[in-house]
Amino acid sequence: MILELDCGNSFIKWRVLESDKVRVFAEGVVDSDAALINGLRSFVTLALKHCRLVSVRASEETSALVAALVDNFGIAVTCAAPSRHMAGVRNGYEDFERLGLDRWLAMLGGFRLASGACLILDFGTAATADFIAADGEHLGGFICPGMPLMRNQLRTHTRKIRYDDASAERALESFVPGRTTVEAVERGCTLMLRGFVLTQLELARSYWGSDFSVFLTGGDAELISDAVPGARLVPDLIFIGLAMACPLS
Ligand SMILES: Nc1ncnc2c1ncn2[C@@H]1O[C@H](COP(=O)(O)OP(=O)(O)O)[C@@H](O)[C@H]1O
Ligand SMILES: CC(C)(COP(=O)(O)O)[C@@H](O)C(=O)NCCC(=O)O
Ligand SMILES: [K+]
Repeated sequence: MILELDCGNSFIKWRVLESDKVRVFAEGVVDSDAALINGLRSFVTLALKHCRLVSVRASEETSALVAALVDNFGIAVTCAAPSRHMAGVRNGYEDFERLGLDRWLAMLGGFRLASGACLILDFGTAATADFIAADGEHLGGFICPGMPLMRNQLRTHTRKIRYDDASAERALESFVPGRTTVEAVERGCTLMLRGFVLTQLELARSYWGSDFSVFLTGGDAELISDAVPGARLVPDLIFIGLAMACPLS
């Protein structure tokens, strides 16, 4: 079995593939290394052979997680690394190593699925957009705060915006103007993200007309998916790219 990890700034997304590398044995989202290790240890029939991971965390944090995985499961761990080009995609950053590895892997996965020009939108702690032309050239992208950051900034920098997670979820049942604080904030931040997306679509159209694919991924992708009817919601896009960047023979 293969353990796959996507270590974002807020959560670790994990899944375990059967040895055929296709079927999913188990998957989940956790908020700490300890929760990951304990969760995995609870599977009696787990038989891990390898782990591949991508991390946008500090290298010390990533090394600590790798050490814990080696200690607990005795597996070899492969970490995705930056690259100038791979699988037909050319990294467009001036300094290719500075491009977030989660963005890079989502781009590899998206370009493979699209086999043409594509716009990749990832809604995690940050929201990101990346543009890849039909010839595989990455034109660059945009980064802005995602839902968790926008909402937390409002909560921590105002005196009177306070609400719990359950009411936040209920607030998103509609997008009419809010009549409570939680509705006003949750809907307002979601509309900011939708506005971001519409701007990216306009730019993509100016480059490629209607000849491009749009991919949505990340924990909050569903919040904006109905704003982009033609887009493909691919929650495991980073894992698709991870398998490409870290093939296991
Ligand atoms: N099953 C889930 N577990 C945790 N967070 C989730 C889940 N589904 C959606 N989310 C939302 O996804 C966002 C985090 O997205 P994610 O892609 O995990 O971020 P990051 O990669 O930056 O850690 C949060 O706003 C969170 O509320
Ligand atoms: C932009 C990001 C913070 C997104 O991280 P996430 O929201 O997925 O946790 C991450 O890709 C990152 O740290 N990138 C490095 C900076 C850059 O891509 O320019
Ligand atoms: K991410």
